Amino acid sequence: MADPMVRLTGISKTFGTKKVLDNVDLDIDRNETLAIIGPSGTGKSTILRIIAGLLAPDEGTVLLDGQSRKGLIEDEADPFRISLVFQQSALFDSLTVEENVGFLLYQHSNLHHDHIHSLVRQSLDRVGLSEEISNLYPAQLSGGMRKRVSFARAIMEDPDHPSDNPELVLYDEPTAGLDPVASTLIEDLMRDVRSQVSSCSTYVVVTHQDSTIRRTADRIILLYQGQVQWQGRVEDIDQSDNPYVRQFFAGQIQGPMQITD
Ligand SMILES: Nc1ncnc2c1ncn2[C@@H]1O[C@H](COP(=O)(O)OP(=O)(O)OP(=O)(O)O)[C@@H](O)[C@H]1O
Repeated sequence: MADPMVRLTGISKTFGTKKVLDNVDLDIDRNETLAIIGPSGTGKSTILRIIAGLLAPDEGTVLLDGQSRKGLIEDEADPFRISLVFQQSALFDSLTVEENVGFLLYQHSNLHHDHIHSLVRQSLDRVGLSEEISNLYPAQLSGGMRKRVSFARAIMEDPDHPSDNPELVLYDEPTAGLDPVASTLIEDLMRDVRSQVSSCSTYVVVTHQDSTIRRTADRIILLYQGQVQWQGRVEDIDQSDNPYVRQFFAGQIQGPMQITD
């Protein structure tokens, strides 16, 4: 069998006196879509940052395509290519939509500006935004539009260097703070770009939103107190007797999870 794209083994991380991740094992296969769920403060974003190579675990190993990652992403000569879509859209306020979406190509490629411009237009089109917003600044857009612009940036590909394109996308609460219709749009996009952009076919999404969990993930892991308490498929959610799953999806205060953060 092929190696999983990502394999975390025995990952632990402590901040101060709080053990945020406690001996977590997790595999992500190529072309899989995984949701990481659980109450606030339970280590979901910490796992994403460890997968992204932005944070080192205290213990455990991170294997990417079977290769061990020794340090952080900045130390790697040929890093595994991961694209991040943050909860806050993380756009540069002083740059226009065009400059934000084309940022990496404008900075790091030798492509002619006209070519980058047409790639930006194609990317905006894929996320349902018209070229008319290219010259606007992030502050002039709604929250949902900003998220779509950050999507457009995440799915930009360099045609001259296909090997530089991302292999894994990490979405950190992509629908947080959006109304139900804007959330549906983003969820559809996550699915749609999978089929249109090969580099977006494997992703991990951290989310609290029921619709995002059910509409964007094949598989789910539920974290609590730094450990995986349940994993299963979306279609298993409503049949599960697992008390963590039942409490989470019913939004009950009573149950094994004490919400303290
Ligand atoms: N760099 C850091 N230094 C100190 N504590 C941290 C750091 N990063 C995270 N923590 C703490 O670790 C715990 C887990 O944080 P994390 O962001 O991973 O949780 P989460 O499950 O993603 O939460 P949420 O759903 O609220 O975003 C929290 O108590 C947080 O305060």
